[in-house]
Amino acid sequence: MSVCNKNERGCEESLVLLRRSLKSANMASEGKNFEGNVPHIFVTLGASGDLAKKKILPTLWWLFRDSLLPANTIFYGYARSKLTIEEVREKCHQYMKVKPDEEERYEEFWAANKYFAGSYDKRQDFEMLNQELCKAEGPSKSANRLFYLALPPSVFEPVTVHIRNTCMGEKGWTRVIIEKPFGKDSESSQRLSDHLASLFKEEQIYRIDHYLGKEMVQNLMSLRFGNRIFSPTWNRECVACVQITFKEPFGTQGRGGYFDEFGIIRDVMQNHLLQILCLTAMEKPASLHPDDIRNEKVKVLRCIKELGVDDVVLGQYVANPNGKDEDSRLGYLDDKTVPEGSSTPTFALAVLYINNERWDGVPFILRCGKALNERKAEVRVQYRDVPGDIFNGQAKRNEMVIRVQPGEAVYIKLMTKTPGMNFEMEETELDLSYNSRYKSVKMPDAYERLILDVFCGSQMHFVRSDELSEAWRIFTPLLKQIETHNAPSIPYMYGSRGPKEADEMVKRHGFKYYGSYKWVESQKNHL
Ligand SMILES: NC(=O)C1=CN([C@@H]2O[C@H](COP(=O)(O)OP(=O)(O)OC[C@H]3O[C@@H](n4cnc5c(N)ncnc54)[C@H](OP(=O)(O)O)[C@@H]3O)[C@@H](O)[C@H]2O)C=CC1
Ligand SMILES: O=C1O[C@H](COP(=O)(O)O)[C@@H](O)[C@H](O)[C@H]1O
Repeated sequence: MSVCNKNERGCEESLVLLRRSLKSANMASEGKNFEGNVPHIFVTLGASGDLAKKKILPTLWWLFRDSLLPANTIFYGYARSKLTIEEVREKCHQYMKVKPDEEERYEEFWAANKYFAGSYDKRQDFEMLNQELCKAEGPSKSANRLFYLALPPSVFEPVTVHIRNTCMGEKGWTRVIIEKPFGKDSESSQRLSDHLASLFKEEQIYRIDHYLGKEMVQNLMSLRFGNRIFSPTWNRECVACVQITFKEPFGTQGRGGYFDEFGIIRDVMQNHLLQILCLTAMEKPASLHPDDIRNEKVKVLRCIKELGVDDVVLGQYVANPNGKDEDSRLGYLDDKTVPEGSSTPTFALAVLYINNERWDGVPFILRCGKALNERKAEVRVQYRDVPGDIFNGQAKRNEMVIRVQPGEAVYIKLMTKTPGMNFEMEETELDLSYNSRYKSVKMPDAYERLILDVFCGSQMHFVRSDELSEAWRIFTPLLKQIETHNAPSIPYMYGSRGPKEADEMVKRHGFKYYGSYKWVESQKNHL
């Protein structure tokens, strides 16, 4: 995110543009009004927890600071711990990124915050919360209510029942935001979906996949459907393979207990990477209406067969004895919160095929891992070899890379004549790097966009229940095989690119890596 000094004119302008575009995008897509003058109450359930302090409260502050929320919004925190609002403030302060000239606004934000302690399983506590909310909204009873479940899945069920029975807005609407994990497999996910469907309408449920709030993930539709040049080649005739990658350069960092229950497939692949696959592969929707988009995503998923162990390479990181820091000198199994001898994968590569007219035979390779050599998330579309070669095999394949992070960029790797007197060829790129092209634009965080979308009533970037059920259909048999047979994970060194078997698998499925492409050093300085 670019640093924004509010006194800089360029930055102020970009904020105004951001405000306008976020609001108009939401209005245009569903024809709903941004209800700027209606009172809103945002309740964070689990306000004492990690997600709330690191993500949700900071996001609410940034939206409030930038005047992106309805003017009359009140924030409630709810959790079991008996805290004062000052204590909540203290806990999250280090994540709020308050600049010196924002102090006054920051005080206004906290003046609009309240905290209420209560259990997750007692109706009576929610009734008392409701009394508080009613008091805050006054006699008009017209406030819209948003409930964010920043909670462990074990309490989703009682909490949603109590919200439904005691805390629904009287005249205004009520929306519920939930975070993954949305179950652990088809069965548990279906149970949760049925439970939620028995309480709320689908348009009241906002399932967050924060990757759908990232700039370049949202850009996939604009790039594909707002340009003439890509669509004629976006198919099996021209594309050799598509790789969607997520890499993190750190391990579980003491979160191993949580991670071990899920593993990298549930943590990243079944949700973030599969959502990106859908946006990369889907047909053009009839309109920008969220249901038209989600209908197309579901169609893609329905064309993908269930995965089995032969379609994947699994890995688990081990200590790097020469690692620079303490974290890298610890393997996954050295994390004290990880059960002894666990074979849970921290790296996975899966090859999926979409059995439809556009993509038949084209491998979609999903790769994700922790404790790898770099932080990176990208979509890499590799084109086929040029037919009828007249350059004696010099031409390397084109690639279109949509880099989600770090440093948003779209670049196309292509061949050009080496400038000068000779007639050689070389690899180069057409490069749209955001940090040089859009210098003064303030890029909102994924959560900022998504939470604002909930205020606006736009479900375009949220996961619908049928998408979720298709996603679990694809991965559940694989997860069951891994768990029943305790499928081994190949050890890979902390800080490496993952197991070499993954590269071999990618090669077998037709991806060509040349190792000859050079990114010009001076351009790197823009990163
Ligand atoms: N606008 C910008 O900022 C631009 C930046 N660049 C930078 O230039 C650098 C090189 O570009 P890039 O597109 O990665 O091109 P490369 O040709 O270097 O890499 C292409 C792909 O091959 C993978 N790869 C690397 N080593 C191997 C291997 N031994 N076997 C199989 N696959 C391998 C890479 O990453 P992986 O390790 O994930 O498998 C990547 O998926 C990158 O750092 C990129 O960010 C380039 C163009 C524009
Ligand atoms: O959902 C998750 O995502 C994060 C990575 O998110 P990013 O926005 O920082 O790329 C990952 O670390 C975490 O394990 C996973 O649960």
